[in-house]
Amino acid sequence: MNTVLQAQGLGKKYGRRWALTDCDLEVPAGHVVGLVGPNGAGKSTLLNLAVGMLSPSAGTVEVLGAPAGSQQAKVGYVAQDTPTYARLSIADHLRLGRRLNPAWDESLAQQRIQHLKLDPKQRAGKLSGGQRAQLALTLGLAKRPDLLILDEPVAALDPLARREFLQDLMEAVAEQELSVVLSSHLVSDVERACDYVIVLVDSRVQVNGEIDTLLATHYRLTGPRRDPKDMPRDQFVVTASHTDRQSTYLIRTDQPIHDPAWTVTQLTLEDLVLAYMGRDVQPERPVLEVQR
Ligand SMILES: Nc1ncnc2c1ncn2[C@@H]1O[C@H](COP(=O)(O)OP(=O)(O)OP(=O)(O)O)[C@@H](O)[C@H]1O
Repeated sequence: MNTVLQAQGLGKKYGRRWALTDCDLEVPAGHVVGLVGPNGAGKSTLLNLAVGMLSPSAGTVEVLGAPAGSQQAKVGYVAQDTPTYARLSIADHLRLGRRLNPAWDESLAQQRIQHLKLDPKQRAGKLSGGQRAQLALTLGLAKRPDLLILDEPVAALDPLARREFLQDLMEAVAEQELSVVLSSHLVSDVERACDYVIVLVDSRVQVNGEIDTLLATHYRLTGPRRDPKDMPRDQFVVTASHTDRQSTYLIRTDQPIHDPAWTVTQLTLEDLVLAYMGRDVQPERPVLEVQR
């Protein structure tokens, strides 16, 4: 299995409004993918399409090489509001998980519940938001899926629990053949746990690819004021800002930068994500992908 998520011309419309448009993606297996973007960008819509909870209004989406929604046993999904059954206890949830999932890993589930110091007899309705999120995440991991899709999994967790959870995820990816796609507002979480990123803004994928590759091909150029039309053709301008005398460009290029007029600096992931998030969306421009 080489591709966990493949979308072609994927779009979703609610009524007359497009929540996702022209989405082309090919996410290779074996990555922890961070899906980032502002509120309302279309992240949950994309994840719901990937698990088959929504059907596309345009285009196609395949997961693990088959139409989305057709391989329930191999795909784990934890929705944004980490749904659990309020009246059922934690032990009941694990029992359900065992019954419903052919590859259920009972010892992993038990270990996590113990480690989290949760009482198996406690009803889910009496758990805190963060504890409920941990329960939902435990169910997702113990299902032993090939692909785990998490919609803002750590939003309700305290910083320590968040760090531990992301650590657990990375270990699970290293130990089993697990791929993960998670949405998050926090670039620091993506930086810590993910090696692949998708930036979604205004219903469009702005950039996606392996983080190392993206960081190696994006630069900040600062120097004497220069008109954008005088920039070399092999430098894709992500953002530009100017004062009377100075220009600052954030560019993407595969070529070395030899121009001595520029001071060239590397970007952090946060710089990169914020640049794409803050950039005017120009639908006529090509969507960028990392060519491998
Ligand atoms: N069921 C729905 N009916 C109508 N519009 C919807 C529905 N669900 C989402 N939308 C709209 O689609 C757009 C994308 O929403 P989506 O929930 O996918 O964004 P998101 O990136 O996950 O946002 P957030 O970070 O706030 O969770 C938004 O404008 C939202 O208002």
